[in-house]
Amino acid sequence: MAKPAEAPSLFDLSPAPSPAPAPVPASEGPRAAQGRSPSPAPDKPQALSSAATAPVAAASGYSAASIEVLEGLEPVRKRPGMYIGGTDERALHHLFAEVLDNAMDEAVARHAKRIEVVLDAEGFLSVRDDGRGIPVDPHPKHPGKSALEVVMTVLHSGGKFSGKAYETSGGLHGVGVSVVNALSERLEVTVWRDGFEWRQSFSRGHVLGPVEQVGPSRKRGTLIRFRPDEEIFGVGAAFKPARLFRMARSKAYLFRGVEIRWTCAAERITDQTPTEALLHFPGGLADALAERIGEVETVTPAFAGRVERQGEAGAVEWAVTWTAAGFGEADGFVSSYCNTVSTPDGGTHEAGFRAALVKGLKAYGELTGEKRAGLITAEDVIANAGALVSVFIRNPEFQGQTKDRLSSPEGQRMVEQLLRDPFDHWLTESPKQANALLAFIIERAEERLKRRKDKEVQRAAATRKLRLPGKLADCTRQAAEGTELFIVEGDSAGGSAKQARDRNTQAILPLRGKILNVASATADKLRQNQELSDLALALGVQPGSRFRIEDLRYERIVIMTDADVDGAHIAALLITFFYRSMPEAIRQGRVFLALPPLYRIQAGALSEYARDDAHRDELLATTFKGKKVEIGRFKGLGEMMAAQLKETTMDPKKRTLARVTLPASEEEIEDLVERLMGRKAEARYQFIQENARFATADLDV
Ligand SMILES: Nc1ncnc2c1ncn2[C@@H]1O[C@H](COP(=O)(O)OP(=O)(O)OP(=O)(O)O)[C@@H](O)[C@H]1O
Ligand SMILES: [Mg+2]
Ligand SMILES: [Mg+2]
Repeated sequence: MAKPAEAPSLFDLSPAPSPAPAPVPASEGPRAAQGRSPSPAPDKPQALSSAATAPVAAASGYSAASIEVLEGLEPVRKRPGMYIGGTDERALHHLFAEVLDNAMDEAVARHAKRIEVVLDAEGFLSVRDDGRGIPVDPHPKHPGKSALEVVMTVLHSGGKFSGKAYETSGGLHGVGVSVVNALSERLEVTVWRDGFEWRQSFSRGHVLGPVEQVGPSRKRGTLIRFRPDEEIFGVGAAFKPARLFRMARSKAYLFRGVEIRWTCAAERITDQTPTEALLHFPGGLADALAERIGEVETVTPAFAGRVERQGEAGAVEWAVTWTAAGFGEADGFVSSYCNTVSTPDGGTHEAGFRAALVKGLKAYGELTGEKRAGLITAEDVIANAGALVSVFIRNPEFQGQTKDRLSSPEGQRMVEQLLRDPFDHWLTESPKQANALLAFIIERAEERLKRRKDKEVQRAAATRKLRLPGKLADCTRQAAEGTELFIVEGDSAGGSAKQARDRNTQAILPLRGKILNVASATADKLRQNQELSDLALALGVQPGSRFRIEDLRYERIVIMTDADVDGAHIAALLITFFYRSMPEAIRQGRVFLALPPLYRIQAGALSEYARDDAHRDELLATTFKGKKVEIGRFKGLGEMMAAQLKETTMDPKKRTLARVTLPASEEEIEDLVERLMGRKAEARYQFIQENARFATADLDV
């Protein structure tokens, strides 16, 4: 016996609240309901909003009046992202999750057994359970409103805060269904309880009328029927049957005690989704895993089970197996849930699960004398696992209203604890499968270590390529062909050389300080020498056994030092360095000595440069014979003007380079090193002079 709209509502029947405000007639619609929101009580703050503050406010336009307090469900419509993570398809489907979660909470609390989900042709989604029904009696703190209306229109209202009405619920904020209400163009609630059927309707969060007693009924439960608001989700936004079906099915797997009936209007379906299905899985997660992995060949049969905590509410259920073949596009997956709420970003329960598996496997390795089990990390255990983990705990803490991640510390503790014994038993009970699993995981660990090593080598190579020493003035040409690196002694010479060079093909690396006496240095010392390691960096090579000639970033390496004893010493050290750490570069004729002049001889407009004393004498006896000459001696490269340096030493068209070559025999090489590194600098200088001269005659570049 249905009552007409203006029939007495619950409040007229109830003796409790007096005087109850007159119920708003349904016909007045949402505006009327909005108008009912109480205006702020004028008390103390009034004194502040006087003339004193007015000028300031006028100047900035930002005053107390700018601070808004959003009433009722307004904040949800203004900032849906805060409550459902956005307004996209995922957010849209989150509305279903909220409503389904509430029905599941009734089921998990053992008050409901059956949930019906219906998507109809008009796009309305209905979720009905046979639980206790949302209370419809007047709410003690909200005179004139039923608990139902409070639950639907007031944020942070709910029966799951104290743990009295629900033990381990997915709901905990008292926000979920009110948010759905706020974001629905229309939402209708039907409640069956206390021998009656009750109904109340809403639009965009506003009541369309008071809760009505529709008529007597012996049924129990709650039905929420709603259609998301296109103003929020965009025109044409609609539920996707496949997605709803998947969500409903995974819920059914999570709680064996529930049966979910699925119905979808055929015209809404565009794929394989069934129009009707009965979702009931007494096998729980073990069944879910079996379905998810399909035909994939696994290392062991699944390790699955369910354990309840003793003494207090709490349980964990899991199913896990491993494969080398990968599950679909991923190597592995972990899907976790808390109180049947999916936690795609994991959280403490997943951490506890991983920890339990690692510890169990390591302990088993110890037990069986498999030392390599020590290498195992959580990553090795989980990377190729297909795992489902579901926990039930009191007062869970999640990150945000969409509950993507569980943050209760208890999650980790409980899962780790409850899983320990079952996993130990599972391993020791069947050594064959335990050994197979351990071997498989150790293999993963070893692969990981190898990958890391390879990566380190790669990274080192990459840095060498990318990170050139700061003091290198590189040439612009990228390819080695036609390029030269001038190794210059000191910063001032480096400065002149930088000005004198052809930027396109000539790079300058100034070396500061004394380089090591490399003939006697150990390999380690060599590596530690900053100047030499910069040199290797600039060249793009690794000195020693890892040297590869094709890494050389330049076609020619030119040692350019002052034409004096110190310069000769440094040149000798460098040649020795090349000889010892990259002889192939010398063997292939890639190392040269620049031959800067020592003198400038001038007679009127005529001027020439002389490399050394002999050359000077020769020029004096020929070109400048009988002329009144002026002879200048260069103290170092840094003293030369850039143009002079270019002309005499660096310009490929005019300069002369001496190629450094290796003597033919081993003894001669030893002798060469001996002489290069000999104590007497003068002898070394002479050696270089001689050899340079020899090379010059031999080779013009
Ligand atoms: N299907 C239902 N059966 C019984 N009571 C319900 C049902 N749906 C909602 N409720 C009641 O309404 C309250 C508010 O629901 P709502 O979804 O807004 O918040 P919540 O579930 O408590 O927390 P959360 O914001 O985390 O979902 C619930 O706490 C519960 O008391
Ligand atoms: Mg909820
Ligand atoms: Mg609420």
